[in-house]
Amino acid sequence: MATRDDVIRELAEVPVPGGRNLVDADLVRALQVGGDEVRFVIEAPDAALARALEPARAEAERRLRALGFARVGIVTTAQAGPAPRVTARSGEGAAKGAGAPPALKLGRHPVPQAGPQAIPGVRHIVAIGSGKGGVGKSTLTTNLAVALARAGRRVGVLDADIYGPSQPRMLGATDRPRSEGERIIPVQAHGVTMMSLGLMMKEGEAVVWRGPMLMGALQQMLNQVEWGELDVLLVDLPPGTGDVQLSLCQKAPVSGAIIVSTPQDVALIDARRAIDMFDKLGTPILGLVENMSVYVCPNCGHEAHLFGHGGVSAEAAARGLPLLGEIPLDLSVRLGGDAGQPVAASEGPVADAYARLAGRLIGDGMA
Ligand SMILES: Nc1ncnc2c1ncn2[C@@H]1O[C@H](COP(=O)(O)OP(=O)(O)OP(=O)(O)O)[C@@H](O)[C@H]1O
Repeated sequence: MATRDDVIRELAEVPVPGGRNLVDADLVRALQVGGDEVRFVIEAPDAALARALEPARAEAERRLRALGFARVGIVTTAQAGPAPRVTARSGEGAAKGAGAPPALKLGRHPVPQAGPQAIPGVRHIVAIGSGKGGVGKSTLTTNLAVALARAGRRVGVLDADIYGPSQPRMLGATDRPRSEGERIIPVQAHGVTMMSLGLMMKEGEAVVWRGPMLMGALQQMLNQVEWGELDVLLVDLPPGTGDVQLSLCQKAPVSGAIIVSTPQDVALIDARRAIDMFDKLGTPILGLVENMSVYVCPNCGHEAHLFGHGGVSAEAAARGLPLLGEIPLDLSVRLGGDAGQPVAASEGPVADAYARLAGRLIGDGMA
């Protein structure tokens, strides 16, 4: 069976625009070779180059199959826009009694590891993804976690949304994580164990994330945090199909992914991309959730579908995937998120919708 070196030699034969090859141009990331399977990421600096690299991706796939690999997974990613700057925001992690945050060595390259590494004590890892930003993925993660905790499950949230870590605010977590030697002790809020990259940065510190740094930081969040015994760890992913998604699925045994979308066509187009990415990475899709599904006027009870209706359930049906839940558009969701009092911790129809979703996951044996 071909080795990692054989793969690299083969990829060095694949030309890319500009006259170099995939290896010399340093476009190959997260290469994994095992048995009859090879996977890696072609990381393009922007979307235009990502498109221009399609012939190279196809050629690489052809060559690797010819080498004898039955399963070849190659995903091309592009940084969306300029390299994102991540700045710890005031209020998040700038909390009471805050000392220096535990030393997360940002920029540290990932420690090579053979493949997905289980987190001791964590039964399931469920990724919460979306194609498009702003569809309510973080809000869903928070409220689902709280609903699961209310149902008696031991639940953790890993906020890996590096472009806008919002779990500390949404969960109203004001404590900072502590460090004990090499271990990082996460924070607790509403019965949920939570750790966020946002909590690891000093206030005002600007960090330009690059692919290998991200992978290193994520690996530390997964393996260095004292998660304890958890039925499920929900991972709040950044929007899109980038490095974090890929790293997570390659570094951790992800049980499955939940895709959040609004019924709007434009959100659905991006949701399809997210579904395709998880498919390519071999991560099972547990199902879709329609967020901002229906707006019920609090005065007259009239139901309005501001973002359309039924789009997500139609998409789920077309893909043969379950529709796991529908969460209404409700002011209480936003107010609860802004105040750090998740609506799922209260009573009412919206909390019931999150509870149903939690029940569904528990019923499916995922939490
Ligand atoms: N069901 C809902 N009803 C009302 N407001 C909602 C609902 N879901 C989310 N929101 C609000 O929409 C905004 C975006 O939500 P959120 O930050 O969770 O999205 P996101 O997909 O995680 O965004 P990003 O990917 O950019 O971080 C927030 O202000 C949130 O309070």
